[in-house]
Amino acid sequence: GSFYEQYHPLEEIYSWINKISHEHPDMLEIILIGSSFEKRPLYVLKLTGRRNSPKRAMWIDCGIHSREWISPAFCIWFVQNAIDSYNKNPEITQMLDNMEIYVLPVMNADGYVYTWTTRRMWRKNRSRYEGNNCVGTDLNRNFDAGWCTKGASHDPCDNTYCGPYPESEPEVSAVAKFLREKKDSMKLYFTIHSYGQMLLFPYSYSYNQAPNHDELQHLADEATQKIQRYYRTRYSSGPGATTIYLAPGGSDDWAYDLGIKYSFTIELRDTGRYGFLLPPQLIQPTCLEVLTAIKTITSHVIKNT
Ligand SMILES: Nc1ncc(C[C@H](C[SeH])C(=O)O)cc1Cl
Ligand SMILES: [Zn+2]
Ligand SMILES: [Zn+2]
Ligand SMILES: [Zn+2]
Repeated sequence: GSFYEQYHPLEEIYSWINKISHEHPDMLEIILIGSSFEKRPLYVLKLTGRRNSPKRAMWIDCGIHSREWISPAFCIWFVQNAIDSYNKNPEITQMLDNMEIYVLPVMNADGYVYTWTTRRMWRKNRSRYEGNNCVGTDLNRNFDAGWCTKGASHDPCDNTYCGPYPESEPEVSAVAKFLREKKDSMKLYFTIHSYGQMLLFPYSYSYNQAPNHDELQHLADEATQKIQRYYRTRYSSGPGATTIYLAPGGSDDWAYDLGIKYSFTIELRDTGRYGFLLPPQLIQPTCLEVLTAIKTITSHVIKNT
């Protein structure tokens, strides 16, 4: 199948980032936002239409957890699809003409390489701290949002190790710094994970409802109903704490408390048959159904901000 129906090692993703940006300099710009613990570059693709400069921005990050290979595959597919659909699909055209879209294809670069070279089921990054017997921090427990309360671990050997302090991880501090700088124009945050087929929104660090809980629930229901109608796939929707589990330090909660009032974690396919080892043939159908959800949410945000 095509490039977009296969999983790729990090080097190939970097080459793709370079290639597609050079092919579409009018719509894509590469931004280096920082580097990983092992000094690999963290590239963000800034995707815009060719018309007026939009006043709003949205963010999509992929690959926070390295074993969730479908996640970077989605970010890559999304960028290519958006470029191909611009001026052809009305919803994509509206999206690009109203939003600057910042896409981070592989946030956990070191972990991703490690899943290709050493351990396929690795989740965390590859940071090492003096005196710690184990390697890696869970980047989705390292954000400064209820940091290291119930649902994360202070044990460096745990898969939910929160790190020595909030934003200790270079990958997290790079993303947090970038989003803080853009917080006035940033209206919508997506972080892409697998697996479980869920559309989650704040909070995960507490059972308290977010101030705009009803609006977020309405949006998430609208989006998952669209997926069900067009693709027959079932995605659940709700606050993280009650829909998946109580867990602190996540990027969506942090983005929400920063002021990005539309903040979602999307758990892609499947529900356990293949789990993190989703076959490449399922990349395309997964991306198509999730794009429907993203279009629904984005058009609502454009109308309401
Ligand atoms: N704020 C959050 N939002 C979503 C999740 C679920 C993901 C699923 Se892989 C995780 O465990 O990090 C976890 C947290 Cl802490
Ligand atoms: Zn390849
Ligand atoms: Zn994850
Ligand atoms: Zn709506």
